[in-house]
Amino acid sequence: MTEKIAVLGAGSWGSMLANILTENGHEVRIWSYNPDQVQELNEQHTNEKYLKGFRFSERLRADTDMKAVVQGADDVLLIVPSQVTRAVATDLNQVLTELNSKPALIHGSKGLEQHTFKRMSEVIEETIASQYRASISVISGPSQAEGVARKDPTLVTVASEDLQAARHFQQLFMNNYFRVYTNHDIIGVELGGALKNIIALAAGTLAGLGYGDNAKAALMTRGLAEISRLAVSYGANPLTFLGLSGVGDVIVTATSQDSRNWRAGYQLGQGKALETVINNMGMVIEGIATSQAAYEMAQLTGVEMPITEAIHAVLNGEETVAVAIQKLMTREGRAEIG
Ligand SMILES: NC(=O)C1=CN([C@@H]2O[C@H](COP(=O)(O)OP(=O)(O)OC[C@H]3O[C@@H](n4cnc5c(N)ncnc54)[C@H](O)[C@@H]3O)[C@@H](O)[C@H]2O)C=CC1
Ligand SMILES: O=C(CO)COP(=O)(O)O
Repeated sequence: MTEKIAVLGAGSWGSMLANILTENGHEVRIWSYNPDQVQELNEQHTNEKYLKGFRFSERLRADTDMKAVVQGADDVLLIVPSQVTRAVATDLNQVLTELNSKPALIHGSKGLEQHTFKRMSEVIEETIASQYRASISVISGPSQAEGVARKDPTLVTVASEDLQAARHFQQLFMNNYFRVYTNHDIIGVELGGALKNIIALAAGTLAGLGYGDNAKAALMTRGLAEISRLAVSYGANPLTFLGLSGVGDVIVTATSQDSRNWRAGYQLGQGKALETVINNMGMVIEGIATSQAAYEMAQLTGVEMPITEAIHAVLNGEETVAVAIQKLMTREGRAEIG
């Protein structure tokens, strides 16, 4: 069945997901606050700053007017950087109030709100009045936008407390290059997607320093151990971390040169200053804010997160990368499991 879908956010992932939904036969409108980007998408069918060289479906229409985009939509996908999700959801709440409409909601952002440590579904739930929303779903998993643009076979998961909602979105997104699973564990899926960005930053840093495959494997394995430990303390199912939004997303972002987090880490490893790295990227590096949130969550809960602490110290200029690695390597010996 053809649905009307509003996508809020036209960065690399928002525009890529909007294109998938359009190719799947849905009527998709995408919102961006940037008029130049809207014009480029509508006239050239490109989004060069965010997805170099990719040509979008001519059926995908963009607009700067959120109300026009959301009007008549059966579904709304929010997909902006995590630290602005609350602001965009606040505008959406206003629009839904004016339209008196209750579309199905899903988001695809991978981060935690700073200071509150809230997951994005919690931020959206808090922001949209209850009469304008039912359950909130999340789409997550190992899915670099650039890989989807090349039609690499890509597998993701949609999580929701409401499995019917998850199945609804599974059907909307599925096609022969984009396969979608469902998962009931929204806490684990959202925390997996957010916290793996810390491991991706660290993996890029090791590569930038010239370290090799042993270091990469060590970091990915022990990184997964600590992010799942924190997530389980917040109610996640540990098995989720063996799945697409756990080990799957750690593999892609900690090894892919398409990953913004990996690329940021790589430049840090090569000795560039954090500010320079952020300015050069021009796209969101979620791991920076999320490592701060995870560091504070670990302090609060007493969960041991040595890699997160190390990344936090490096990003805050408290330690050099070399000192942080030495500290990690010379920690007291301990049992691997338990
Ligand atoms: N790029 C990718 O391959 C993937 C990204 N994600 C996640 O998707 C989320 C969005 O990421 P990207 O699309 O990559 O980001 P991006 O950096 O490519 O684009 C972000 C978009 O948000 C817009 N934006 C920024 N501040 C805004 C504000 N205050 N109000 C409204 N719009 C604003 C920008 O104009 C831009 O269009 C992130 O949480 C990311 O972790 C998830 C999977 C894959
Ligand atoms: O989450 C992603 C792929 O699954 C995208 O990661 P980056 O934001 O590091 O590019």
